[in-house]
Amino acid sequence: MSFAMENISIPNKKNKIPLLEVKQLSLSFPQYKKGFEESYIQVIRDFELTIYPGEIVAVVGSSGSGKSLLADSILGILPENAAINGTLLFKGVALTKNRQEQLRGKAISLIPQSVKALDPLMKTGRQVQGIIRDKKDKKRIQEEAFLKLGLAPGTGDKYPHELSGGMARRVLIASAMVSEAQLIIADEPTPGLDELAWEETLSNLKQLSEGNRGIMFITHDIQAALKIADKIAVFYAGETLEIANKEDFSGKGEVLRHPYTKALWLALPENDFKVLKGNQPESEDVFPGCVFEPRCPIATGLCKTNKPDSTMINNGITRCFYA
Ligand SMILES: Nc1ncnc2c1ncn2[C@@H]1O[C@H](COP(=O)(O)OP(=O)(O)OP(=O)(O)O)[C@@H](O)[C@H]1O
Ligand code: NI
Repeated sequence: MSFAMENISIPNKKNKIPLLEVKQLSLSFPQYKKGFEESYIQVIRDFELTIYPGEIVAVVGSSGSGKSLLADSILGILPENAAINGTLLFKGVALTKNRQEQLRGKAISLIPQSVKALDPLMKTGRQVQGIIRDKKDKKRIQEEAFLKLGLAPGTGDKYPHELSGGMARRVLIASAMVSEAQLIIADEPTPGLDELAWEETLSNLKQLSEGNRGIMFITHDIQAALKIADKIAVFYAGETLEIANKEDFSGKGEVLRHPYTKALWLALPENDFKVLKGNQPESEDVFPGCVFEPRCPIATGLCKTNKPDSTMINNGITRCFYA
């Protein structure tokens, strides 16, 4: 374990207390092999992230990189057998199990990956009203939120199965909008949407960040991240390889700090469409060196044997010996 990250956070909002700070978060699961010998598979390693009020921070990573488990770690809804290490702070105060329980669904709210999270037996309007604290104005607040999100009047009188997938997703976003949440974690809110629905969902998320809310936007879609996020954390095999500012993604990616981030950027259709060969390692694979070394165009012997610490360069963070 290294402590290099301890005092590093991107100082762009100097005088504000961060909403969320994640420091050196590691997560593993016990795995039983033949002969009852216990071992662990590590799914998140030394993860760090800071979110300030009013900020949208995207966590971008491919399938299986550990994004949903990261969300579950913050919410305190990990499976029983998960072993978690590191520091989680909400508004500067430790997020203990008790505090997570108190804040979950209130100050910290999740927009779940699946619209199945809606109650199939309750009209959508009532579901959203159930979240509103104000006793008198529930109906008005719910209707205003639906209107703001482009849901036609009367949508609140429908059951989830009467709505399209896109509408159901907007109901989930409305739930976050009417809540007292200060931090919203949106887990893959744009999967399989057509262009129009994709644009709409992103602008809805942007609306959510108004009023000084912080948003953690979990996605595998770097284009979606670039459209609305202020900062982008690039997640790979359970590690943050880079935290970059939106502006760093330009040109041929000269300002980007990590070869993987550059590869993601250059793979976009508007750039070179250059696809990076190979796959992300499985969580069972143990690496003494950099997790990206097997696919890295600039790796050397050092990268095979040593793990690079996080370093801060140009107001961003990276984990590469050659940044
Ligand atoms: N309870 C568990 N026990 C052991 N391993 C697990 C457990 N839950 C998840 N994993 C493993 O942890 C890794 C990360 O899973 P996670 O669901 O967080 O990925 P993700 O980035 O959200 O993927 P996706 O984009 O597909 O939603 C995967 O390799 C998964 O197999
Ligand atoms: Ni996921």
